[in-house]
Amino acid sequence: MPAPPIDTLSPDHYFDRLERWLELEGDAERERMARRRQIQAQRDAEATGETIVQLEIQDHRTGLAGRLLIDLVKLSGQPLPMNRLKVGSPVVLSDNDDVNDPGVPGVVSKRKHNVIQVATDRWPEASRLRLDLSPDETTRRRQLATIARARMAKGRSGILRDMILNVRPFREPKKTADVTFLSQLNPPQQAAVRFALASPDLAILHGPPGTGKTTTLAEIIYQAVKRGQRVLACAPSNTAVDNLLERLVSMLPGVLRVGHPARVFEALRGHTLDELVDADPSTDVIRDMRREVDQLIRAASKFQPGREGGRKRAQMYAEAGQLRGQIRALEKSIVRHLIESADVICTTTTIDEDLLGDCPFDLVVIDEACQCTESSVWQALLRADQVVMAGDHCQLPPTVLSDVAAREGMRDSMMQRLILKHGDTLFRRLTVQYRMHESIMEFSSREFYDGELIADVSVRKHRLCDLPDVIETPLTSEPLELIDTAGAGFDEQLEPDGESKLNRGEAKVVLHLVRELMESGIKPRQIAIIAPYAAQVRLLRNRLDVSGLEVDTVDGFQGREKEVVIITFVRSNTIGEIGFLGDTRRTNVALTRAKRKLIVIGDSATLGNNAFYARMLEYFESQESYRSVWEYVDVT
Ligand SMILES: Nc1ncnc2c1ncn2[C@@H]1O[C@H](COP(=O)(O)OP(=O)(O)OP(=O)(O)O)[C@@H](O)[C@H]1O
Repeated sequence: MPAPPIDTLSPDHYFDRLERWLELEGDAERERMARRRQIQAQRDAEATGETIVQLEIQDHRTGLAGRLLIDLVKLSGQPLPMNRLKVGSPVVLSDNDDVNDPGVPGVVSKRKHNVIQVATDRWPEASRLRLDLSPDETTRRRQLATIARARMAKGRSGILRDMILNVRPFREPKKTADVTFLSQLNPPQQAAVRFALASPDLAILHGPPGTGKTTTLAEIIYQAVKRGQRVLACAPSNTAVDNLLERLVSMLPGVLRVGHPARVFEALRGHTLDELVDADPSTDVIRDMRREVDQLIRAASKFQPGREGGRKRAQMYAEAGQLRGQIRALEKSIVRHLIESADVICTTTTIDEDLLGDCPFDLVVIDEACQCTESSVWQALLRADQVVMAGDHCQLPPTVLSDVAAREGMRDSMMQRLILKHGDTLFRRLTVQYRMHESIMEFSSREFYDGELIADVSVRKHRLCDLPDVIETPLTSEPLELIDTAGAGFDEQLEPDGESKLNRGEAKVVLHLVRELMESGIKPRQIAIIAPYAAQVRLLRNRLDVSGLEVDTVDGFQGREKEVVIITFVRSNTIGEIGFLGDTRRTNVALTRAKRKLIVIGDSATLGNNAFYARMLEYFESQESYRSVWEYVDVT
């Protein structure tokens, strides 16, 4: 029997469900890691994107709270392979040559072209190391502890919990005084800011692609601070937190970034907790104390074992231990002071409670809330008096590995659930977009946004050939193009030794188009190629060694934009099977990344069996942008 929808459950059963999902997800993550650790060959291990082998330590230093920050590079001196180890990803650092080495746990704290930095509490034993994405036990532990607290919450947290879980109604928005906006906002953005400020409990901001969701959220936070409120601004990924932080620092002084920034911007650096602790005058004392600890440990190691030596050594270690304790206490008080004096704290939704303590906030803002599972937002919610969530439930949902948990609803975010339940009593939609030519926008607008999107005049008619140094050709002057491969024999294939799919025929068309675009004056960095399947991404990356040109899966492009986007849909088979292209939210993300030109390559005979794709094909035809691959004589 299917599990009842989460929205129908009592609070107790709701939290039981979240706990069950966390367990299922933990099992799925552990299983995947175990399978990956068994892959021995370097090429295959690294092809997963979740492992980097043959690493050595290049450098190390001590960071906040005594964490070790270890810089790792390839033994070969080569750049790191393409990988999905992002800043904030939990990892295990282990012996490269021993699959049974449990290794030491850590978190990616920085990454560059050829160096990846890991923050850890322990020194790894081996000298040749491998790095594996690991099950996120810390986050899961924190979420489970939060669920226990949420069940028992009293006062304001208890009231908000009951509203979110349908036990009590949300209150109506209050009347607000007139707002003097800092940013130049369009009318729907202004309405969204007013609505958020007036909603006493929870407000949702629905931001379709390119509609200025981040701009609007930053204004809400600015207005809240101006009214004397303290704000916690969070998002599920470090990159999304940094995007918001980047806006905020140009608007407000008291903004503090806690955690590991994914982007190292000069303007942002002075706002990170690590840097501010480092700059605090009392940190000089800490540095002296650290030196003393090092000296004590070095001196202790010189004593020979034996009665007298052993006693002296133990004494010195004890002294070093005491000093370490003092260092931690001093650091803690500096951190506390910095956190208490900030107006806005920016962090991921996985909140480090050791750093943040139990401090509550007048306003909690959760950006990209549609990429958060239900269980991942409670840490932030329990600190809130008032909540604003922002996101787009018509784009990618959170990543969930467990199929069982996904089937039961773990991939549906709280924001989506609340929108479906409460409709526009709880949300406002932004409708003016600043990215796409109106023909690129229109199909997505009709399918996902009730036809409400409007292209701002600054982008409505913009074309590739309006860019400097780009010549006018049919390819650069029309915004849309669909290349139908039906009947060309471009069959999909399973990647050798893999589970992912590729399509060599479509790849050939992509290469042809890239060449033609570059010959017209488009720069590689202005082009993105999106494939839903990792195998097609790998195939294209191998064939297209052009610096600056990006080839990635849909997930790698959420939140981003390019002047021209080529999508290769890959699926082409006789039974009309489209697999996970059936999740049209993924396709919506792909279709809405292009500013001036969108080119879609697909097999209408396969895609057209699905009603959504049949409408997409029809739309391209109605725009006179439909071409058969037979027109490209040289690629068939
Ligand atoms: N009212 C406005 N007037 C002019 N430009 C605007 C306005 N609002 C947003 N923009 C511009 O639109 C672009 C997208 O804005 P922003 O990054 O805030 O959007 P977003 O909705 O967060 O994007 P995404 O789709 O990636 O989530 C930016 O270049 C921003 O400067």
